[in-house]
Amino acid sequence: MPLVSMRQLLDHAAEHGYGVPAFNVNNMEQVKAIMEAAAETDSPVILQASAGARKYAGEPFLRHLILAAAEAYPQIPVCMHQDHGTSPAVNIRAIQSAFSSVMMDGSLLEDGKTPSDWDYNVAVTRKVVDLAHACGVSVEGELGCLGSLETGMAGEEDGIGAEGKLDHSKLLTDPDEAAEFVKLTKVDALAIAIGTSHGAYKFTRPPTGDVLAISRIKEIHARIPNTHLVMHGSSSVPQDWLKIINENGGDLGETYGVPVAEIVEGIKHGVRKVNIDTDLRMAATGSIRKYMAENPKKFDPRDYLKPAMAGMKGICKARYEAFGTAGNASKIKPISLEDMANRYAKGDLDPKVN
Ligand SMILES: O=C(COP(=O)(O)O)[C@@H](O)[C@H](O)[C@H](O)COP(=O)(O)O
Repeated sequence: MPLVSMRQLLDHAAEHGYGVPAFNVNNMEQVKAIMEAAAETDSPVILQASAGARKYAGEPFLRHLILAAAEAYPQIPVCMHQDHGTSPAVNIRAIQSAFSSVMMDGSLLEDGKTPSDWDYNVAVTRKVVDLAHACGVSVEGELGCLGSLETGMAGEEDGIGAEGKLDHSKLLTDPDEAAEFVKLTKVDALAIAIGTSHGAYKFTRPPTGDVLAISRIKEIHARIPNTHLVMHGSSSVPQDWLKIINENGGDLGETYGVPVAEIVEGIKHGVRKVNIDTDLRMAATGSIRKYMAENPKKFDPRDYLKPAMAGMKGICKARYEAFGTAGNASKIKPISLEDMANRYAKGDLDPKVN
């Protein structure tokens, strides 16, 4: 099957009331684990590559790994998505190298750290939308900065994210601004800030509504009903994997993620794409630490990467099932990017704004 656009996958998800996890990929083991889980659950797939992944693996390896996934699992629709493109140039290069979906993260300046202003975000996002839609490629934008409502600290990570303390107006996406932003940019999907952040240290206690604003999703969805909402920083930080890591020489301390039940609540109110990276990192690390501790004489990487793949696959299957993604791959007939470009040109995919 050819690569499909994110817009096609998320329109199908919206029509049938489910969400699609978007897993970050950097290497063959992650790609295989995700694809095996998708094949076993009949789930459509979004594989996304971050700036960090580009630095680690390089664009040709990422592209060929994702193309290999599409070739090896021809029954599964696969979207190849650029995660957090920090400039139009990054996204244009991604389109040139066959990505079927891109993210223009204009909430930050090109350094990926400094919060931008409204005019900058609208201008760069609109520029990418015009170019991408002409190629049938979908675009995710971002409004608001990821960060903790508990501490006010921005979601600084090694890859991408603002730094320092931000006020609540930056850490929570405003529904009126979301409507205006979508009207001006025509993005297909919008990443919103509701108190989540990248990485393993999201919450110091199981989150409640004051630090994880799921209610905000409902307000935003009411204003932009056919723009797909995206939850970044949506790993659940599984407590069983945390325990395995800490029991086998790790030291992650006490920390909590976004409960799967809260994501499912978000899916009921317009969340269609759910970004997950940390959970797979934790499953891989826990599996490898445990294997190494129990098998001190082993040295073939295939021996410890096999349990790592099994651990990651377990997380992927659980998310495909919980988000309702399972059972939908076989119902999706791919629409070519050329056809998508024609639909954009005719205005068939324009956003509705209330
Ligand atoms: O939201 C994301 C992951 O959330 P998570 O940490 O799994 O809760 C992704 O969009 C991040 O962009 C990704 O994890 C960043 O990865 P690197 O830049 O470190 O590769």
